[in-house]
Amino acid sequence: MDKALGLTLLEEHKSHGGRVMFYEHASGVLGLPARFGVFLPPAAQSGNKVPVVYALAGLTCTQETFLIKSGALAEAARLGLALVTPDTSPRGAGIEGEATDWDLGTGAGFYLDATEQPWAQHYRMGSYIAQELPLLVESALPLDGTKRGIMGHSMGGHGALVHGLQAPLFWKSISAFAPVVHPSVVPWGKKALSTYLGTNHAAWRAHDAVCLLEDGYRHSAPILVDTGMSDQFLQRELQPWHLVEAAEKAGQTLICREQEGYDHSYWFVQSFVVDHLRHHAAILGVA
Ligand SMILES: N[C@@H](CCC(=O)N[C@@H](CS)C(=O)NCC(=O)O)C(=O)O
Repeated sequence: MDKALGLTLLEEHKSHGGRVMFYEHASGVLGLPARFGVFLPPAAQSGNKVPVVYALAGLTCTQETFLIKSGALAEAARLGLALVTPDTSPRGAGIEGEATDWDLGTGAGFYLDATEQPWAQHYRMGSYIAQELPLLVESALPLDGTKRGIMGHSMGGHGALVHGLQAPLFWKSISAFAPVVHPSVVPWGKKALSTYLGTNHAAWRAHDAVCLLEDGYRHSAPILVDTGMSDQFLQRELQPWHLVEAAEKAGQTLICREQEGYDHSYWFVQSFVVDHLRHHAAILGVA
């Protein structure tokens, strides 16, 4: 436990020669206790700072899901990459109906700062990911903030693309599995953006990867995206072709792969996670 930083260590396990840890802290940004996970590879044991990739999970997930289900740890250990896994929303905000829908509220924070009531006080996952969590975890653990990437799955893929495009010097590498690429036009996205940000569509653009590309945001590194062609959410929610078209128009280098027969699950994520980790390692200069 690092009392100075207000971090409580909830769990620690040796894994793949490194350590998996789960922490809780009083988040100033969220105004609530928040939990996150970390994998530190063996290369960090001596206190040497290692590159770090933040992995954002999807709807209904927690800080545990990616570390447990993605199968990422063996390759992260080999490459010497740390992983940080935030929760997917604030917990216990006490908003009526917050846990009623699986695609809104609890487990569905969409990695943005809500401006609408009653969400605006606690639903601030945008600032949590962009500022509070990296500052906290990189002060407490041997992580090299100059070599920081972001990846995610589904809603977390949306978060990775949006945060990465908005702050390309902060997030040096980006990748996504089955991301929601254009939330302004799909049911999950329209529901979340109208609830959290209101009906002014101009405010939605800063939280939509396709709109960000249309509005001039770019990343200097190639972005890697994998989507399963048997994903049950492909046509309704993901629609990766919008990202391909926007990237082409914008001159943004995008490696967008169509994976035949794969669905939306972590069985799909597991199948390509090694490629994603190597993508980050190569850009962060550690491969
Ligand atoms: N609850 C939803 C599915 C939610 C879902 O598929 N969530 C994805 C992210 S969008 C996930 O990773 N779920 C956790 C898991 O597969 O372990 C349903 O019933 O259709």
